[in-house]
Amino acid sequence: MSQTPLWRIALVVPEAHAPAFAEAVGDHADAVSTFELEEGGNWLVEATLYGAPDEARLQSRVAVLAKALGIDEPRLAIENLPPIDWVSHSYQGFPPIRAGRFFVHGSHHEGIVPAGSIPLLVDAATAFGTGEHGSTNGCLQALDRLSRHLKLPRGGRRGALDMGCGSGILALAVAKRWRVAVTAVDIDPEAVRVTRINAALNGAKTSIRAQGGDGYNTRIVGRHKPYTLITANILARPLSRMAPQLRRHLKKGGYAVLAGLLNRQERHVIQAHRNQGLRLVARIPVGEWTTLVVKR
Ligand SMILES: C[S@@+](CC[C@H](N)C(=O)[O-])C[C@H]1O[C@@H](n2cnc3c(N)ncnc32)[C@H](O)[C@@H]1O
Repeated sequence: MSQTPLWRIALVVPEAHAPAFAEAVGDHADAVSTFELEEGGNWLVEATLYGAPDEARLQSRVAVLAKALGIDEPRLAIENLPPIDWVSHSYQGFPPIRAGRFFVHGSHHEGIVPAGSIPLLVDAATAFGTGEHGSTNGCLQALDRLSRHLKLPRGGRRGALDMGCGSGILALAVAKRWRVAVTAVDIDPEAVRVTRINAALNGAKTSIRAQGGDGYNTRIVGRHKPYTLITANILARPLSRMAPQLRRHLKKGGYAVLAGLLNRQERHVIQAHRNQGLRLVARIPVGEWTTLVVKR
């Protein structure tokens, strides 16, 4: 059995200090994310890395930073995550991808789906979205985390909207994780076609309603607003431009998962959403891409 020696590092700090600790811990990890735990209160800084961390150096880095900021040293949790038996997964073509509890695989995958995971069968074909891209991966991680506390209304289509659905991967993730109906929209008719195929492949034909259209002007989008959850993996500029419309389509207390922006573009996108009264509650960088979660 081949083992994936994946480690998790976590610590809880006040909101104002989360970026500094994320940077410090990130220097010792392969990926780092920050999540709001309480409104205006503590944030979780969570990092993962392959191979055991140098605990002494990490501890000392955190201690030095806490001292410099004049706060108590946060408790550092370091754990080795359960190994995955990848050998038992036979696959060709693009390998299965894990993002949070989601396990994304193509129809060529004949191996085992890991216990406890949520399988998403995606044959992307001619539309974007197999889960391997940092932006999609970050969105899936965000959805997994949101699903721990966010309830979506059952019945009707007011629960969730996937703007720029591509292969339909995010709509599928929401439909399967929450068991709700999802409205999915894409400006590209080919993406709409692929989303419908993927919905059928996953037994979600009746839960996902895919339609062609340009952003929030699409008729079906307006018909079912406001939404409790909106996913939009588009690009930094359209995201910023659409921020006022996003706000109008998002229910009070609802969340939006935004992606398609490079790390260096995040400040601009955050500001565009802050201007609409939408609060940043998580940021998940994956490689050069960042996923943001905002709350109305
Ligand atoms: C980066 S892909 C994301 C696909 C998938 N949601 C994912 O997360 O992997 C962006 C998608 O947004 C679509 N798109 C771009 N501008 C749009 C607009 N104004 N309205 C609707 N869809 C749009 C593109 O056609 C493309 O399929």
